Amino acid sequence: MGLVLRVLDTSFRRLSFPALTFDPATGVAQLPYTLDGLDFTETVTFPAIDGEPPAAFGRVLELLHLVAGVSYFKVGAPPEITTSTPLSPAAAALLDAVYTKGMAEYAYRNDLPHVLSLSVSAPAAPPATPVSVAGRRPLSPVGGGKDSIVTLEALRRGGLDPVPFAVNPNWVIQSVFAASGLTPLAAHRKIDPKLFDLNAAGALNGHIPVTAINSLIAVATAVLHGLGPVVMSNERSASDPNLVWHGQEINHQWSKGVEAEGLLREALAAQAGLADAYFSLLRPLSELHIARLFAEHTHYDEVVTSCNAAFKLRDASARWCGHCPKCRFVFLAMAPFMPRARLVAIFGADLLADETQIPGYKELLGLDGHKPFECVGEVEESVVALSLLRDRAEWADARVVSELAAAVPDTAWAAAKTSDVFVPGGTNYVPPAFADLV
Ligand SMILES: CC(=O)N[C@H]1[C@@H](OP(=O)(O)OP(=O)(O)OC[C@H]2O[C@@H](n3ccc(=O)[nH]c3=O)[C@H](O)[C@@H]2O)O[C@H](CO)[C@@H](O)[C@@H]1O[C@H](C)C(=O)N[C@@H](C)C(=O)N[C@@H](CCC(=O)O)C(=O)O
Ligand SMILES: Nc1ncnc2c1ncn2[C@@H]1O[C@H](COP(=O)(O)OP(=O)(O)OP(=O)(O)O)[C@@H](O)[C@H]1O
Repeated sequence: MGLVLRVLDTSFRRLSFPALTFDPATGVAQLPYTLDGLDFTETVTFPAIDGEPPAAFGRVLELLHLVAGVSYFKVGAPPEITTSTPLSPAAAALLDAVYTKGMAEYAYRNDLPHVLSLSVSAPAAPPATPVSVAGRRPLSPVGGGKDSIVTLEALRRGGLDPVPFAVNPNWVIQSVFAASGLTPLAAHRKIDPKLFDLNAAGALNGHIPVTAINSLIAVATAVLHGLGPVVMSNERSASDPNLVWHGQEINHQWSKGVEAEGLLREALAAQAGLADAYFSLLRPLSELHIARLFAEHTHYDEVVTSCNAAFKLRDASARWCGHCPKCRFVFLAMAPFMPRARLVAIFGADLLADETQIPGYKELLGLDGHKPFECVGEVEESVVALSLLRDRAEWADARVVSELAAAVPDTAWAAAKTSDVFVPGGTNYVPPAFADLV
């Protein structure tokens, strides 16, 4: 209780990073943090190897240590973040962005505008000479949802022999691994339990850029195991903000976006000498386009789960919770591309027959509020999906479809007609050898 009272009563000044340790025999990395006098340690266990890790592994681990500090930073939002790890300019740029743009939703929800202009202070290091990892087997992170299944299957179809990977795979991810028939790798991440006690007692809390953390754990694992690029499944719309606050974009999915991808690639090249070691195969595609590609793969129907509630550390839902923005969006996005009975079997419920879902769908269609703080596609994608459904006989009795169709204005239907949601586009870092896979 003493610790909790201290946290709630204190204005914190500084987050710092005592030296990390790594034991190659066990694969265990200990990542320590100090928030003024308050100490935390996060533990990441990598799939072990025989022998010593390559030098680049240590460099990636240093980046992971600094990035994963966001979970402890958010207890106090100190104005100073200081490390003695020398950073190349590209790594420093990544860190600044992670603690500002990656923490922007947290800043907005807790009304902490100073977070938007923080900077990480570190000694300077010269950039390393990058070496390509091209030609090695790709490591493909699996999140349990439709997107990473599409990537895994595209890599397999292209003859690239992917290795599926996850951090803390829960039973959903393990079932996807099993359905793929491929042999996976996994890493385990343990947040310092003190953090949960502080959260329970009312310490400052909020969203963190978790994809940046999972990505660095994936890259470190790939380096450790002599594998090739980490191939992510982050879509085009992940880059679009939810709202603007104090003149800055607030994006729930910032570390899934293309800016974070570019910064991470640059940091890996300059800090660890890893060129083209990380990219998202699905970056040029909309969520709707990915849903259409997913519909081709029926053998994941009993396991695929995109609902975030299934991934909570405590009290996770079994599969789709059926009442969050992500469930609503994915149901609508898949509906045009598969028979209704198949969709209802995947979700265990018919969301478009349930009138209580109408207010939530109105948000997704831009008829109410702002884009929800969730991993959902753009308003235009929802309107296009609805436009594909509204005249289908199979959905004629679905009250949600007819009510929403009546509420959407003519201007939105007109825009949907000329929409480019099925045309790949936007900035992406997909290397030429992978460009034709999706
Ligand atoms: C599963 C989920 O959506 N969790 C978000 C939720 O947290 P909640 O308390 O309901 O459950 P837990 O995830 O179990 O977290 C318990 C506490 O631990 C903190 N924490 C967790 C992971 C971590 O790396 N560091 C942490 O400090 C967490 O803050 C809780 O206090 O609400 C939280 C507050 O908004 C979110 O931060 C939780 O989000 C997780 C970190 C998470 O994994 N979320 C992904 C499903 C997610 O949101 N992905 C985004 C991409 C975001 C990105 O930029 O990478 C997406 O797919 O759109
Ligand atoms: N536990 C995890 N370990 C490693 N990578 C993960 C994990 N969870 C998600 N990812 C990766 O992070 C990225 C974003 O995750 P996201 O949840 O959007 O993808 P998904 O589960 O494949 O699909 P969906 O959007 O349908 O949920 C993807 O590349 C995914 O593979």
